[in-house]
Amino acid sequence: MMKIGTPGSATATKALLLGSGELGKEVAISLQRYGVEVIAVDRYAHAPAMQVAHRSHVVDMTDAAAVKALIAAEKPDLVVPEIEAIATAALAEIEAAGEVKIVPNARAIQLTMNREGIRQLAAEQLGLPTSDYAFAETYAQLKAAVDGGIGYPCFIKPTMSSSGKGQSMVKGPEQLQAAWDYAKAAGRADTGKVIVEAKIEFDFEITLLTVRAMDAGGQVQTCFCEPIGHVQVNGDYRESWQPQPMSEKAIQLSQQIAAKVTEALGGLGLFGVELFVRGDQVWFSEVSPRPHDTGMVTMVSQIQSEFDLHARAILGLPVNTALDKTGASAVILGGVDAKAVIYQGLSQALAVADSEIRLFGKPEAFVARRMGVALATAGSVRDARTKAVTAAAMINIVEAG
Ligand SMILES: Nc1ncnc2c1ncn2[C@@H]1O[C@H](COP(=O)(O)OP(=O)(O)OP(=O)(O)O)[C@@H](O)[C@H]1O
Ligand SMILES: NCC(=O)N[C@@H]1O[C@H](COP(=O)([O-])[O-])[C@@H](O)[C@H]1O
Ligand SMILES: [Mg+2]
Repeated sequence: MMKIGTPGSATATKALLLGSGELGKEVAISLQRYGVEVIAVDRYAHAPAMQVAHRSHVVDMTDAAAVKALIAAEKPDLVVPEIEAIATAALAEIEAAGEVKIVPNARAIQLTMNREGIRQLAAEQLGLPTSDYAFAETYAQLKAAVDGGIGYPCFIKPTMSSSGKGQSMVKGPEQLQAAWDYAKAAGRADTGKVIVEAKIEFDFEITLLTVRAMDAGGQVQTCFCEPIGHVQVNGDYRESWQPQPMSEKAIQLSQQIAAKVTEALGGLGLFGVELFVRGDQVWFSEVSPRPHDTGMVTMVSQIQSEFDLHARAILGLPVNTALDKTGASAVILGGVDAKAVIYQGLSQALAVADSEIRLFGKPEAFVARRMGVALATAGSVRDARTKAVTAAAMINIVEAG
């Protein structure tokens, strides 16, 4: 076997995905196209990536002993974390032992899984512009932070959560207790702390997909995709499009911020850098050291999707971040709580010109669970968004049986 990261060579033979949702499914397919054996892992059976992987395991990924035992048994070349809620201390130990490569590296996974870690890095060490923020372990501390300067409106979030879970926007003091209770109850894992952030009044928000990959000379280079604009509802994305038009100054600042934060995290791979933009001003929000949900649009808009880019970068292969066509995505939510589902309206959805539907195959639906995504291309962002939203609305998910 050749060494991982050698330019111009497909290298790792076996990758273990920690998390097997819709994003992992596409990473699995991309890795397999370059000859990699993929082992999919998640907390439940029949997760999307398990449906395409060579093998799968159902494991509590927050259980350090279980994660270590699995990695010891499978002996992968690469461990590719796909969600935040993982026993990251176990990954650090595994990395230190030197046999297995963690993507992009254990420290980056540890820092980004916890809002405290990434805020300290971005705002305090790197001096990047962010919202005003504070951490609180008790309701009294939260109230004191808000009254002492953060003010209203503000966002309360668990320090370990994603897709808006446990997150609320608070407009006034009467809503603060409910937001605290929700953040404490709904995080993916309870760290005992919440973050409160002042609300940034942005014109739009973007994900700047940033790739750290090997160039022909064996050096790490940083490449940017065109900015992806998106709309979020209750902290979870509903629509995204690429490219998001923005001023020359704002794109330069965005790339500078993304370069700094990804360089500080290090390693090879694709990162989703979330930024808020108002005029020429840019604020850092957070970063995923892996493909980003809003980046699903790249399956139709780029020559190499964000999943191909991640796979290529982590294998030490060349990347191309060029846009191919203006595109958009619109999510398909469950709309129903059901143990098994049937999808209706596929022919109507696919009758929308230049559209694609990706149903993730999640075995169980919840009202607000993302079950699929509609993708479309067009001559303008407005038309691509209209097509994607129209196609998504045609899909109806009903309980089977
Ligand atoms: N300080 C803020 N000011 C303005 N809007 C905010 C702020 N914090 C969060 N939001 C809004 O809520 C969305 C979700 O926030 P954030 O990205 O922190 O949550 P998340 O749970 O990590 O979501 P995901 O995992 O999907 O990225 C943001 O994309 C933005 O629309
Ligand atoms: N914003 C992060 C994100 O989009 N993560 C994606 O959602 C899956 C979990 O979905 P589920 O909660 O429906 O199981 C994750 O496995 C990942 O693919
Ligand atoms: Mg986010």
